[in-house]
Amino acid sequence: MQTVLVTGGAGFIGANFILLARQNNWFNIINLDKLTYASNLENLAQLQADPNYDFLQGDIGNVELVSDLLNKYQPNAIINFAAETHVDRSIFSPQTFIQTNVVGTFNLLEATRFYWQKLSPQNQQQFRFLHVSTDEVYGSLSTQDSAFREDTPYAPNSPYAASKAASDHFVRAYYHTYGLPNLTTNCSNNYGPHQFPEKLIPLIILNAIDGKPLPIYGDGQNIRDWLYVIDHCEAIYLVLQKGKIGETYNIGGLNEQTNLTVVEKICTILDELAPKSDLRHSSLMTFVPDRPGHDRRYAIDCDKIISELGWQPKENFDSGLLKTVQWYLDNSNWVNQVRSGAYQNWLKQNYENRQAK
Ligand SMILES: Cc1cn([C@H]2C[C@H](O)[C@@H](COP(=O)(O)OP(=O)(O)O[C@H]3O[C@H](C)C(=O)[C@H](O)[C@H]3O)O2)c(=O)[nH]c1=O
Repeated sequence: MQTVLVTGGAGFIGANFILLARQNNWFNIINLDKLTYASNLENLAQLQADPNYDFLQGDIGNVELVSDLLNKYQPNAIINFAAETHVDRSIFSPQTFIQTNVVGTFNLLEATRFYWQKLSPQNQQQFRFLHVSTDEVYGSLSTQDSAFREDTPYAPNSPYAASKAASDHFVRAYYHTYGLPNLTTNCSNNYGPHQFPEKLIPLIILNAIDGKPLPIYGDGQNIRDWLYVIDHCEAIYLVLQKGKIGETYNIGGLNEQTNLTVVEKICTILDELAPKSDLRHSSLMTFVPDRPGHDRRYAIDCDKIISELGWQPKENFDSGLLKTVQWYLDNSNWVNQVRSGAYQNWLKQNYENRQAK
């Protein structure tokens, strides 16, 4: 079985990918994660006894650490999920985004290049570096514009989007300059279990459960294309297996919704699953000042991945949202841990155990 180094595997998309990969026995996995505020090893607690999974705490920006790890585990592929991802945070504190997304990806590419150049010609040919990126690199659309294609020019608007765009360019340059066998995926907005409650969907679900205001930026008419995280993970697997080296694949949910509609749908689900005697959840909706430079609409043209690789998003938005709301209702321990210092203690105990193993 092949070995894959997954970076950022304790975060939302990375953890869902690792769980799916181990469930299906796709490959052995080494998970390298810095364990920032948004990662959570609890996401992967069920893999603690799995002999084909290992976790290491560390930064993709640490070339020495990554080089040692690559030499030790000799992976056949790397999937780079590690990133700072929250647009609002990037507006207030862009430095971390430059450090992790730009410098971190660059250092990871350097360590990978040194490792790859020493492989046998056959292993060099089979090796893959898959970089997970975002549709935000393409900028913002109006309602009349056609969806982003792989050849849409980059026009990032937020510091987050600019940092991901820079990382995509480095990945591209490493293929063209050194021949490193790279693939890049640009996805739309993900949703599903284990998402850190700073992003729209989990934030709205948890605020609504707690009876807190549901903040809607601006007029609530911004449009996002919502992709169920498991559909995204299946697409990544397919791109890794069958994607053409040096190319980019857009991955979207084919499911455009205004933010207002998303929030209303969550409220309707919660009125059914967790009714409040004194109010309907929609009465908590609160319009707040807009995000600076707020992109109006993202939409993805998925023709390339559909026609070349035969992928399709399977999850219907209403059923995916229902499953997601149910997951947050069923996992109050996870929610409390994420919100409190208890998670930090859990992390310390479990990480010490992992080191001793
Ligand atoms: C947190 C929050 C958000 N919003 C609005 C702002 C956006 O129009 C939409 C979704 O916001 P969110 O921050 O969840 O996601 P985006 O800014 O679209 O970016 C996300 O999708 C791309 C693909 C990534 O690559 C990002 O990593 C990911 O964070 O809801 C609100 O109206 N209220 C809120 O409280």
